Amino acid sequence: MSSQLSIVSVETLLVDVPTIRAHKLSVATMNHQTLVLVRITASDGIVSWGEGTTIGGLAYGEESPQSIKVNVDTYVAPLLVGEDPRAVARLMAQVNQRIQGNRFAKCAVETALYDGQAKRLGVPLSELFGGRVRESIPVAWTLASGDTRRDIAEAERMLELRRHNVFKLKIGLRSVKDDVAHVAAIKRALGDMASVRIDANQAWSVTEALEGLRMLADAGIDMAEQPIAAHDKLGLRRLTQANILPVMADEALHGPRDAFEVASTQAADIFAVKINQSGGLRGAAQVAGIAQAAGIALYGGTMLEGAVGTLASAQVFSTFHDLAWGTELFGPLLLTEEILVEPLPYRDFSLQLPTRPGLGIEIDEAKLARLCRDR
Ligand SMILES: O=C(O)C[C@H]1C=CC(=O)O1
Ligand SMILES: [Mn+2]
Repeated sequence: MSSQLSIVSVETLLVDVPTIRAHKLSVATMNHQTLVLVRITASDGIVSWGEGTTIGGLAYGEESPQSIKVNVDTYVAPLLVGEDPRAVARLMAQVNQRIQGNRFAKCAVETALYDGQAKRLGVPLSELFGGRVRESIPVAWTLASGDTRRDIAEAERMLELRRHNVFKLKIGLRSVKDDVAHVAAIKRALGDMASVRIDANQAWSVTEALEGLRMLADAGIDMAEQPIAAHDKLGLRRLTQANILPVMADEALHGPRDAFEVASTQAADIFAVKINQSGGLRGAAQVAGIAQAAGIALYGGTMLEGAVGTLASAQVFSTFHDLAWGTELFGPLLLTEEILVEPLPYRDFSLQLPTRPGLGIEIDEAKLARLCRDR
């Protein structure tokens, strides 16, 4: 590349933000989220952002907020500082060659590099992934207070506000029977106004799942996400082939290789595509490509990231030709603090995509400095 340009710094920030209510998953109860942000500054003055956020410390994935930070600081940043920030693919190929695993750390860094390069080119990040096929994307809400009546009231409020009409219910902490009763009560209350789905986050055995799926189908539930252990791809195939409810793979997918294995054995009907679980934006696009080639439907997943990871996801998901099951990019709405100058536009059951260059968001740096750990 012609003119001289280099990466001046790669910084990581841990930002603790309380959630609006307790968010109960089978693997963790979240009362706050720790955002892991990466800020890259280049010699042309362009400042860019990425995010590598996970859920519940080490309860959900094998990277913690602290490990993501220390591994970016110690191992990834030295590979980037002084290099040309325009060479995103080459830099990420080097990072992948030198560093095993660490998908979340890689996602954060790759996002920041793409944000910077898209800003430099003056285009939305989605242009670097082939361009958008939609300007807004549907966003589901997760009901996970643990209380049936409270969940119904929350869903009714979301419908009234026209913010969400698709609800994912987190289950797996109670018996299958009790969980199904909870889900069925919510579906009865909402009727045809909403699509109701469940996510058991690996809590069930295959036997429990077969029984659970039958009861959920009878209750009018539309889909079941990762009912059984992530590693049990044969079990997932059994559930899918049983043809009771559409089955979505989430934790089973750690990037393109898993996607290929699940797709080639027809072990899921739907893929939850997540940028962090896929090791970055390029990995997520590859997961989606494998799904589409195999006739598997797409859903845009979240690790409950804040605005940076949410917009990075939205930019990539906006390029998927078919996004039959919508997305769940509601992460920033679960948090009590806004880190953007202007909040993200959620309306008409969708997130409207920004048209500004890069991720298309402006970080409130003063606010971030106040929220940042060890400031
Ligand atoms: O899908 C997951 O397993 C993780 C996440 C997404 C929404 C939510 O509430 O938790
Ligand atoms: Mn899930």
